[in-house]
Amino acid sequence: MNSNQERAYANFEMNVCSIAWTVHCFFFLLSIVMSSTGCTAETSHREQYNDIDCQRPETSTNLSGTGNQTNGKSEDFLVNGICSHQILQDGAASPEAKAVQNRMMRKASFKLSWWCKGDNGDQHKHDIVSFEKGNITTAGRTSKQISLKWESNPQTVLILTKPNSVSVRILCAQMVRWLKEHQKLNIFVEPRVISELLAESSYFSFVQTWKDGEPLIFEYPDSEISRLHSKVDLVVTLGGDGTVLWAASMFKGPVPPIVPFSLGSLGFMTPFHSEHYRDCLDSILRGPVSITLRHRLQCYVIRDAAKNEYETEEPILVLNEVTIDRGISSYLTNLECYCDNSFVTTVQGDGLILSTTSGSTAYSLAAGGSMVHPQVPGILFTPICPHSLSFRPLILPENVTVRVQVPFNSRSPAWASFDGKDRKQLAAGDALVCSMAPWPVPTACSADSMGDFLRSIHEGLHWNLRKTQSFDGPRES
Ligand SMILES: NC(=O)c1ccc[n+]([C@@H]2O[C@H](COP(=O)([O-])OP(=O)(O)OC[C@H]3O[C@@H](n4cnc5c(N)ncnc54)[C@H](O)[C@@H]3O)[C@@H](O)[C@H]2O)c1
Ligand SMILES: Nc1ncnc2c1ncn2[C@@H]1O[C@H](COP(=O)(O)OP(=O)(O)OP(=O)(O)O)[C@@H](O)[C@H]1O
Repeated sequence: MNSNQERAYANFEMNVCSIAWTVHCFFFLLSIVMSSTGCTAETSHREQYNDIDCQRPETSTNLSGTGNQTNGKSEDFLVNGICSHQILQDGAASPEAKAVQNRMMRKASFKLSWWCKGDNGDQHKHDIVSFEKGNITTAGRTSKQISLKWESNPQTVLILTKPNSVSVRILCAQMVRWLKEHQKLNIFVEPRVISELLAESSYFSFVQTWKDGEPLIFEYPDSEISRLHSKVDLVVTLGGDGTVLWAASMFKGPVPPIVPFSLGSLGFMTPFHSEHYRDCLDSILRGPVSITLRHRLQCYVIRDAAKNEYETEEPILVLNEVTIDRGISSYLTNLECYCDNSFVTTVQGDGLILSTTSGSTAYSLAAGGSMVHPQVPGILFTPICPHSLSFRPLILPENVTVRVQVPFNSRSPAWASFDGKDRKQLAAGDALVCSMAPWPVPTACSADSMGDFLRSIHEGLHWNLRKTQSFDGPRES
């Protein structure tokens, strides 16, 4: 496990609220001092809040741009501390919904541990290499089943649904009702969904959402939605793999545990059956929950015009893959690839897929890459239709940084797309830099991580399905 991932795991265990309270007290005193000197403490107060709350990677921290988001909220903030800060707008402005929002909502804390028969489950084991007497041995390995144990009760659930599906809409309404009445949970949905629910019945006015038309998280990292993770204990997805990708893309930093229900055609990342949603959710809310920690890649587009490598656009996180291809051009793509500054190869063909192991069963598989268990850390380097007989796919270790450069003499631009979306043009001289992200996506398992993976390749792909050879016939004597 690399140090970034360790940090991510550690953040899961952090009790944000207690730190918030300390910071709150500090800034309360500071605000008194500053107000006496004519300064406004609000800005610095808010900056500190963002630092703690978002736990952003350094590259995405641009706190001065939050500007007028503080308007009218600082008072609320001072009274209730960080966890009660009203980071989301009230979509259904009913008194009950307001009361829920204003209530002190603490995020449920939980603990993640490696599970192994006979082990002390609380221990965090890492690969331990021993060199005793010159014999090199590996004493412990990280890729064990991870178990999540709630330390306090989850209070807030975000339900994300595939659009334009009647069955999903019906299930969503049933699930919201059940979670409210039987589990007493606060519920968030997307602005589109709240309109659907309210069109059905005013009963759903307790459901919360955020401002409609909120800009995409990729473009505005400091927008309200980018702090959703500090509010939500659990995310439920109703749809297919695309809905899980959608859910992951909403969280640019830490991701709450995701419970994916299958209502799509394929379900590699959606192990839960919607017919049993009550039992599934009941057991998950009680815990412990087996988790697959899915690695993500962080991608930076570096423009030729940039004066240095750090002058880039915001990182884009992908759960499946980033694809660099020829787009609508009919020319061969020409991409120079480097791994930690060592030249790897030039891709001449339709393009290149840099995939996570979760994405290994998606586009990378279709392009001839191996299927890899999602918890194996690494980056799949899979060419798309290479015009060379010897270009086999690679799997690179987790610690590398891959740079894909469009040569200055390229005949045409290349196009990057992220989990099959958000295409960006890469002109000659532009590059895409990609490495493992510090924020994995924890998805709940139906059985366990291995069982779910095998089930998905058997049921989803009919992997290695062949009639068993009959008993009769010639035998070895
Ligand atoms: N030739 C191909 O196989 C091809 C081409 C383009 C995109 N894709 C994949 O589609 C993904 C986007 O998915 P979407 O649902 O938003 O778009 P979509 O609606 O176009 O569906 C793509 C299909 O890929 C499946 N899929 C997605 N993630 C998967 C995973 N991790 N393992 C196995 N199957 C998976 C989905 O279930 C769906 O059936 C991209 O990330 C890319 O991997 C595949
Ligand atoms: N909440 C959402 N808002 C907007 N778009 C979404 C949302 N959820 C899913 N999508 C998009 O809708 C498309 C289809 O979603 P999804 O993959 O879940 O359904 P499916 O095609 O029925 O299932 P499968 O992927 O298993 O074939 C995807 O492109 C996905 O990105």
